[in-house]
Amino acid sequence: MQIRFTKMQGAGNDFVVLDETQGRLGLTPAHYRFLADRHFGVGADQILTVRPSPAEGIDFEYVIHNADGGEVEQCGNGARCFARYVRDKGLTTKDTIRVQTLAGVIAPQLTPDGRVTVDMGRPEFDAARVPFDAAGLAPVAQGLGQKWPLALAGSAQDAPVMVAVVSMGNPHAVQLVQDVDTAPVAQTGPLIESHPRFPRRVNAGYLQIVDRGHVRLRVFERGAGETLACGTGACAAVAAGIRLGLLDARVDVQTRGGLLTIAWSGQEADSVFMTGPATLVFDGQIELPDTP
Ligand SMILES: N[C@@H](CCC[C@H](N)C(=O)O)C(=O)O
Repeated sequence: MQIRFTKMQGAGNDFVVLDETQGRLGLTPAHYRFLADRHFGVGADQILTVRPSPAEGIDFEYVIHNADGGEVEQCGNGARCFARYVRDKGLTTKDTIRVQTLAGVIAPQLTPDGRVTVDMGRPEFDAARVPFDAAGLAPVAQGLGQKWPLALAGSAQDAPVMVAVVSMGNPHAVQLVQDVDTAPVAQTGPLIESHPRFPRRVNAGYLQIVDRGHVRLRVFERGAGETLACGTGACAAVAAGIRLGLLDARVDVQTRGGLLTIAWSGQEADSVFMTGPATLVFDGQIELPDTP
């Protein structure tokens, strides 16, 4: 079967975008893995699929698959690319688009400077809801936040890693580091991603605080490995940093692929807002292999 796709990127987090507004393509996890493959397929961190409105008052549904083929709840950079895609492809004329994701309804807004701002919903710090199995662990309190000790079996370091656990619809474990350039992302990222205390696995964030309004961030993503940027990771890291008393309400996040700006009041009931770029790279078509 031959399919059309669009390649997009947001701060270097790259996507294959599929249009299912006129009907389902019927792809399997193996197809998503093939599309994400950088040698045999197109190459992407995630596959985004755009579907028609599932309900009154909602404009579209968009579905997210990681490079490993698994469907996931949320994707921040993807949300911005989704909004740019539906506008550039003439699927809507709206500036603010209400879209159903597995994690709930979010509202990307196209701004006059070409970037996209997304209301990403409220951060969830309750360990059980992240989900994080905190049984028998004693958190360290800091500001209004908490850091949990995470023992990493198979890691060169003896001391547990201290992580703030946050859900932005998808799970994140954020640790503070002195310098993201020397942080052991490749070594500890996979251990944290698959740590047994995270029953749905987790995205592992490494946060360097530059000052109260500027941070640097790397994220080892669940189901994709380290990416050049992770939008929900930026939201989770800044929300955690604000709760720990380390950051102000508006923070520029420098990732390896670009700059994201995150704003959050610090009130648990309030949404986190993310602003950043979203770029259409090229359109293409590809023959899918006969995979189950
Ligand atoms: N790159 C995304 C997050 C994609 C999903 C993530 N890997 C997960 O499994 O939760 C972003 O920009 O938020």
